[in-house]
Amino acid sequence: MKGCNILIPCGGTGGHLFPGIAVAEKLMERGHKPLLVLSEKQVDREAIKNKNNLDWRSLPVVGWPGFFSKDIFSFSLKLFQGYKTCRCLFLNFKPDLVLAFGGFISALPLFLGLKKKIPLILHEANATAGLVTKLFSRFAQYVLLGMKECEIDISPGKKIFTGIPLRRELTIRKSREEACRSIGFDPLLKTIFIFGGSQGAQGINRLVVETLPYMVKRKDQLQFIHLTGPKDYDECLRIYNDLGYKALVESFSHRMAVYYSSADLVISRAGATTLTEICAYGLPSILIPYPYAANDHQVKNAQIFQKAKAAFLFEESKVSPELLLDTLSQILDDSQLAKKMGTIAQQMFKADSTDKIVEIVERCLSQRTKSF
Ligand SMILES: CC(=O)N[C@H]1[C@@H](OP(=O)(O)OP(=O)(O)OC[C@H]2O[C@@H](n3ccc(=O)[nH]c3=O)[C@H](O)[C@@H]2O)O[C@H](CO)[C@@H](O)[C@@H]1O
Repeated sequence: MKGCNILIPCGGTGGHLFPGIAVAEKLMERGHKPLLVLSEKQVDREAIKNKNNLDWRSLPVVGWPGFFSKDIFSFSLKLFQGYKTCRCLFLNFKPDLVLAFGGFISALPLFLGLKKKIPLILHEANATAGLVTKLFSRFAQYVLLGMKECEIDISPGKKIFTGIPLRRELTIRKSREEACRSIGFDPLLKTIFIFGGSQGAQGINRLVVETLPYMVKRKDQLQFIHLTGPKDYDECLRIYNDLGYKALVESFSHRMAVYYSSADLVISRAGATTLTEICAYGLPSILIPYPYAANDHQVKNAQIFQKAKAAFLFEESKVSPELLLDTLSQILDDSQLAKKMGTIAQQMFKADSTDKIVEIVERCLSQRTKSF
């Protein structure tokens, strides 16, 4: 089964995009023609920037603003424009299958795929199914789960736990020492890696910079990698510099592999793809879920890690600089604890996720061919 056209809506946020890219690259290797569907957001441009091998189109749609929002008019207009763009895309590309990674960008391609009676496969990354997964799951051939704890009301034969694909760049490892040296860090110091998902997290940035003054006594033992997102970059950089910390501060980075390899501890949100990467690198973590995520799905993602004892979980509204300092000192000062947390995380990693998804896509395509 080769040479099939596979439409992959996966835009809107890094947590959908990077797994979509990983599967698209594998499908290309297998002789298929994947086409990614992205949103017009800056994060999509950033993520696809170095991927000249991949074909993509964007749709001018935005997320659902809620019935009483002032943005409902512009939402409807964009939905209409998006529908026209997506119809052209179907006419030109003629997909044999739609593999959707969720989020608002997936809705129109799935709707048109359903209308054209082509097979649909959904991938749900989170512990709680999102709106698009709930809406389209009963029409899909398969619903692939990033986390086996995800409860979704469809026939058991349709749902398959595949885990979340890790993008290729992150499968290329360096030793901790080599990674530290490559970014000018000292391998003998502890590295704290802080980021808030693909778009940064102001809540985490604020908490960390409020904690820094309490840590100055340990300044000579620590080094920081902090990916701030666009809004807080200048302020965060200034505070690290003013307090004299060794820190690498960036708004967004494509060097995640080297940063994970250098890290002794991660402080982050609890997006599903971030969690997969923490597992792949076997790292202990402190998770501070995004408090406004739909259906609180980040809290549910993080609870799986907390329950397994792979991570500490704090609600953003309840965590103080003192508590953060206390917890990170506990992890950094107790190498047994850090190692145990990292090992548990590593055991939760599903390394064959990309292959498994490609296998299911091909199975679905061959079933379709046979039924014609
Ligand atoms: C607010 C919200 O609803 N966020 C959702 C979104 O998060 P988000 O897009 O933040 O997704 P994740 O946290 O899961 O993944 C972030 C991705 O961005 C990458 N990265 C990050 C920073 C950087 O500078 N460079 C970089 O490459 C990370 O390596 C990772 O691959 O999608 C996830 C997957 O459905 C969900 O679980 C999250 O809840």
